[in-house]
Amino acid sequence: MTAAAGTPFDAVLLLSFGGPDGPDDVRPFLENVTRGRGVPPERLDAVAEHYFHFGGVSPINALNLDIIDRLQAALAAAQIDLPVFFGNRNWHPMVEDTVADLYAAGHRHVLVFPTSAWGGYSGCAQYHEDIARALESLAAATPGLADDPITLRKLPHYWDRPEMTSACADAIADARTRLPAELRDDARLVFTAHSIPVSADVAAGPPELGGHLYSRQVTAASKKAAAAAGFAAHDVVWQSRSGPPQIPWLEPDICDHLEAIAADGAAAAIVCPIGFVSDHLEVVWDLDTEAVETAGEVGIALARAGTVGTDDRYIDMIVTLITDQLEGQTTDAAGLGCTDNGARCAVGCCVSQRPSRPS
Ligand SMILES: CC1=C(CCC(=O)O)c2cc3nc(cc4[nH]c(cc5[nH]c(cc1n2)c(C)c5CCC(=O)O)c(CCC(=O)O)c4C)C(CCC(=O)O)=C3C
Ligand SMILES: [Fe+2]
Repeated sequence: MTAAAGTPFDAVLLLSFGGPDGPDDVRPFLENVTRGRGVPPERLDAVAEHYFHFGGVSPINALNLDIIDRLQAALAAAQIDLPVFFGNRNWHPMVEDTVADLYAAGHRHVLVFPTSAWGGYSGCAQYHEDIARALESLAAATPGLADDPITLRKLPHYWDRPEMTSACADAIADARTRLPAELRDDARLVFTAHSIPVSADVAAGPPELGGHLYSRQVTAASKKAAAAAGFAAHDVVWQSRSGPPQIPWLEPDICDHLEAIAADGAAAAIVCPIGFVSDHLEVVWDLDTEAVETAGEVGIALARAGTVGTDDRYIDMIVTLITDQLEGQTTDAAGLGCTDNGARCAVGCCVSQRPSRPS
């Protein structure tokens, strides 16, 4: 259901992935992430080790709290009086608890800002599922909910916003200055995003284009950022795959790609983690540790570009998404990924076609 134009939104919820805050959290966190997803136990053991390498603490929660602080300040500066709450899919504060808090505090029209810029199941639909689950939990605890309902509206995909492109281009330019001067001109520009199963990539997106919404968005965002940074050529690769080896995921993998370009004569690469908004574990381990190691082995100088979440343009973009809604933008006009209360997106977004029976 679409709320009426001019809905008086009264709070913002930053909805994220979550990550462990200490060693005892690592296992239960990973169990939350992978429940029912067929991730092999060996992979879980390996990923647990990555977290233990950092004392069992993911950087993601602190980074999200920093985004919230800066967003709260930017809203105040724009004279927008909305409190910003924090909730996660996989670790505390869990979205179910935060939505209960929002409701108890009297909020009834909440804008949900997801820390994923993308479409597809992992980037969009799963955030809708989080919202729906939190509402189910609230309904179970709140007998009168139907008479005094709450609306949670997820904001749209934002990978293509100009603030994202310019922040990313500047991060690439900054990374380039960290390469040895004689290697800067010929450095390869390599964009990377989280790999997903090919079947998941096919399952979400415009049916006439055969799905592939997520990989098309990553490819298009990379093209924009490369052009803005003044690069004539670039590559798009994937990282952090986790399924069993016999199931195809998006390829090539970043480390295989570094080997391939080294064999091709490349001496330097700028690696831009365009798929993520902050330097969380997939960035500080899979890139700053593993990819850096591979680059060393194959003799390539590597500079990793920063993520956009620390750039104030990211905060400005969130304020714009919020302002558009305060001015009465409808879910349809907002763009792909924007629905109320966990409703599924339009055909061409998180699904490539409707099932033949209504669900
Ligand atoms: C598209 C995408 C994004 C970007 C969009 C978004 O940002 O939402 C993303 C972000 C993230 N992924 C993260 C961590 C993990 N992802 C896993 C597993 C998976 N990710 C997948 C996809 C994505 N993931 C998929 C298809 C799986 C397979 C299992 C499943 O279908 O669910 C696993 C399980 C172990 C493993 O197999 O690696 C972990 C620990 C963290 C937090 C890092 C921290 O703690 O700092 C973040 C931000
Ligand atoms: Fe979607």
